[in-house]
Amino acid sequence: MRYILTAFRGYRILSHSSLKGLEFVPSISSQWSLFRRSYTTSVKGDQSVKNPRFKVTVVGSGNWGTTTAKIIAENTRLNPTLFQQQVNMWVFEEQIHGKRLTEIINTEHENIKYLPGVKLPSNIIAVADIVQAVKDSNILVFNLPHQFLPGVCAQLKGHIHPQARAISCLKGLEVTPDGCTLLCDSIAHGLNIPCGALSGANLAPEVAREKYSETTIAYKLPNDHFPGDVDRQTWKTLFHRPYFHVRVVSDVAGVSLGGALKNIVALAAGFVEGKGWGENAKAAIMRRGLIEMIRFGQLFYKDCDMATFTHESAGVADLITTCAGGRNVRVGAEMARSGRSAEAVEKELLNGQSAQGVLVTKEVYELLENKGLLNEFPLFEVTYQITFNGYPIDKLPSLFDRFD
Ligand SMILES: NC(=O)c1ccc[n+]([C@@H]2O[C@H](COP(=O)([O-])OP(=O)(O)OC[C@H]3O[C@@H](n4cnc5c(N)ncnc54)[C@H](O)[C@@H]3O)[C@@H](O)[C@H]2O)c1
Ligand SMILES: O=P(O)(O)OC[C@H](O)CO
Repeated sequence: MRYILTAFRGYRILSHSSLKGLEFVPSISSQWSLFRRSYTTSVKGDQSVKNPRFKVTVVGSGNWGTTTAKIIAENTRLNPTLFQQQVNMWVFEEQIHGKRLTEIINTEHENIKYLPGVKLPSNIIAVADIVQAVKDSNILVFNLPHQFLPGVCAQLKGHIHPQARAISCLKGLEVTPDGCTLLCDSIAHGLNIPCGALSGANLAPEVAREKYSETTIAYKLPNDHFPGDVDRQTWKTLFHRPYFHVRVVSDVAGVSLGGALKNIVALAAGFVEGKGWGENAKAAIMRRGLIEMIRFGQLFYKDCDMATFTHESAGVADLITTCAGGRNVRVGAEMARSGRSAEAVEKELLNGQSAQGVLVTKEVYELLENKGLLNEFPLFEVTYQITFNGYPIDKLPSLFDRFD
């Protein structure tokens, strides 16, 4: 009986106004088959619990990687008919006080280096061998600093479940002087699997402590999707928690760009914070930054929905939270206070974590310079010049004057 009720409850969720009309709303016939499957399960024994459809691996175990593994492991426990309970988490192995980090996570259920002070569900299994970690997993959640993504994809090539589907929680871009690629597209092309994007106003230490926040997932069903394939509702069931509210949209480019570009703005917001210029100055940086984020989307991704930047957590909400309390703003502020390099400050402040804004600032600058577009992106250019060429932060307002 429980499963019959679940089936009808599922129908109500899928008909909810914010999701209505999207491609994942199942047809009456698929509702019927869901009902029939649930009914059969209830009378024949719980086969779906023994053989749930999806096995999940989180590829990455940093501050956000571990937090998303916690969210997912809570949800796989709550949805045993859909997901295998065990969630593998690939860990880039290191020794902490003479012990392997994987061993610490698996025995103490805490990632003492990258998410200290947060107990993890015991169904998270830390795995150091990346091929072993993804074995038989048909849902892959990528979550690591973007400089490591190419190496990780190279190791995974040829070892992925043939029907795997992925989501990228990374905030960055793959940029060459000629153009840029969304990280979810790099994963999709590199591994030949569909990949969406998750991004939002999500400072990991807050989410990990179950403080309320929102996020945005963008996913498009692949053309060759099959019955029982991962769809938008699957992603929502995997990530939505009472403290972590998920909205699912289809604008993969907007969601990805919001997460990547806000990191440049956060670095600049850190500069004015470190100088003690106050909240008005920070608001000016954020205003300029938002305009440039939207402009970048318009120039490089014609299908990008500009409303994503204003309406979704992955847009302006992430910009606000990042500029208030993220690692990039802390790095920028300390650079301004101490006059030291981004690299030195990152090393001192972050204990192995990464401020992605430093790398993205450089990559985006090189792209814009090569395309002759720097005049349209004064904040991005000035942030680069301060970070990499020693331009004095005090000159920041007059540098903007050049463009106004
Ligand atoms: N931390 C947050 O609050 C937060 C929130 C939302 C999104 N993000 C984004 O999520 C992504 C992952 O960030 P994070 O906070 O989990 O990572 P992090 O900054 O904590 O990075 C550390 C991770 O990198 C790994 N690492 C170090 N060297 C490596 C190597 N050579 N190869 C592979 N891995 C290596 C470490 O083992 C560790 O797991 C980033 O794109 C970030 O922008 C972070
Ligand atoms: O700590 P940051 O600056 O990497 O930002 C973390 C998240 O992206 C905020 O949403």
